Amino acid sequence: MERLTVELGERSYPIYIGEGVLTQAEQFKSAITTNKVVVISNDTVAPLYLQRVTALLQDYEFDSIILSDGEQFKTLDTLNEIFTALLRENCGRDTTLIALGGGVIGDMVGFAAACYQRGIPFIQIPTTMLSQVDSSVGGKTAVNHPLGKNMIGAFYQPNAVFIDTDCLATLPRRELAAGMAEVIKYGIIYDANFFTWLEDNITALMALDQTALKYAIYRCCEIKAEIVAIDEKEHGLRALLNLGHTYGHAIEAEMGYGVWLHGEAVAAGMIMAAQTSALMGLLTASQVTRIAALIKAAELPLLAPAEMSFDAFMQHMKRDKKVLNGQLRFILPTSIGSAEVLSTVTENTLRDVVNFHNQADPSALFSSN
Ligand SMILES: NC(=O)c1ccc[n+]([C@@H]2O[C@H](COP(=O)([O-])OP(=O)(O)OC[C@H]3O[C@@H](n4cnc5c(N)ncnc54)[C@H](O)[C@@H]3O)[C@@H](O)[C@H]2O)c1
Ligand SMILES: O=C(O)C(=O)C[C@@H](O)[C@H](O)[C@H](O)COP(=O)(O)O
Ligand SMILES: [Zn+2]
Repeated sequence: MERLTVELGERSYPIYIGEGVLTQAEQFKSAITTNKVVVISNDTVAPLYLQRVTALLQDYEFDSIILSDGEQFKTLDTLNEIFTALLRENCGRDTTLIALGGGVIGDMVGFAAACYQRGIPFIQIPTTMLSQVDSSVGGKTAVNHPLGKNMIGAFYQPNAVFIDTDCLATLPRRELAAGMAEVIKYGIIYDANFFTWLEDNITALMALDQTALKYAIYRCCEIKAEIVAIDEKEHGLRALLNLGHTYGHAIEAEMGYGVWLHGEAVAAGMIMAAQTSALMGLLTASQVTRIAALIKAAELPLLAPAEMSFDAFMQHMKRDKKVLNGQLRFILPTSIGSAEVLSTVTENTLRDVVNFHNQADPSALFSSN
């Protein structure tokens, strides 16, 4: 088992990564500071893993809350369901919440922990590829609003993150692919060598090769921990983790939450960001092709929904959380391995990018070489 730390002073916390992490009772004991624990999961993950977690928590007063599965339930209504259940069980501040599931559960449980009685401890047990490489680390918690993704939330860090790579064995292939979008993101924004490693190992990753998976998860968590330690609340560097999300969140909200998976929307969004960069002379056509080829190899969409108009994109993107003084800000790759936050994208450039996707022909993405 590997261990990383998110260095945030007195709020620093460990990330444990490996096979069989969910059998390590000692590490759990050191992360739980209360007598009472409440595991919150959903009706897909609980039948698979709740018993395994319950077995670790024999020494605690224990309860569980099982929510409906799906991005469409990442709402204030579901959050209220959590609060009602906690109140019915007379849970006080001496309660630790444990998020058992993917990013939807993790984001909601984190936000519930941030709000309930003004803040109680919580632990992340991410069970999807996406949540193991991204959402369980860094303390962004939120629910969606019909008018925008993750619009109601808080920065609130967990006490610990337990990543058991064994859980990925039961993950549907579409969800594995969705997680790969965020993995590829780290290569594009931060680490050219990791991007090259991904080009060489994407087949092994998609075949659930444990050595490849453990390395990829470790490297992603390491990068995220480094970025979050420098810029916890996204005043600068952390915004790079939003590559592809300005376009991607627009797709998710426009299509209806859950229709496009978050990772799928981010994949198409990263292509759109790379094309935006290329149109502005920041990225070469062959670099766009490399990005598109890796996204394709990860079985992810290359194109945004063809029916999604420029106006539909703009309506959502003008509410993006990175908007500053009314100006849209995009994360734009400037090479493989680096990116910048730029507010200089013109409306014409955005129109050209959306038009490309409206034509539904990805072949031009591969015609540069
Ligand atoms: N907080 C952050 O920094 C951050 C980062 C990235 C994404 N997110 C958020 O995360 C969410 C997406 O997370 P996700 O991709 O994990 O989706 P998800 O939580 O919806 O999980 C995907 C599906 O897999 C199921 N599942 C989970 N673990 C499983 C397992 N081991 N075996 C079988 N099925 C399993 C889930 O029940 C669900 O049906 C989005 O809401 C996104 O906005 C947050
Ligand atoms: O941790 C971050 O910072 C990220 O931006 C990670 C993203 O992958 C994630 O989807 C995040 O929830 C998006 O944040 P938002 O602030 O754009 O809602
Ligand atoms: Zn994301």
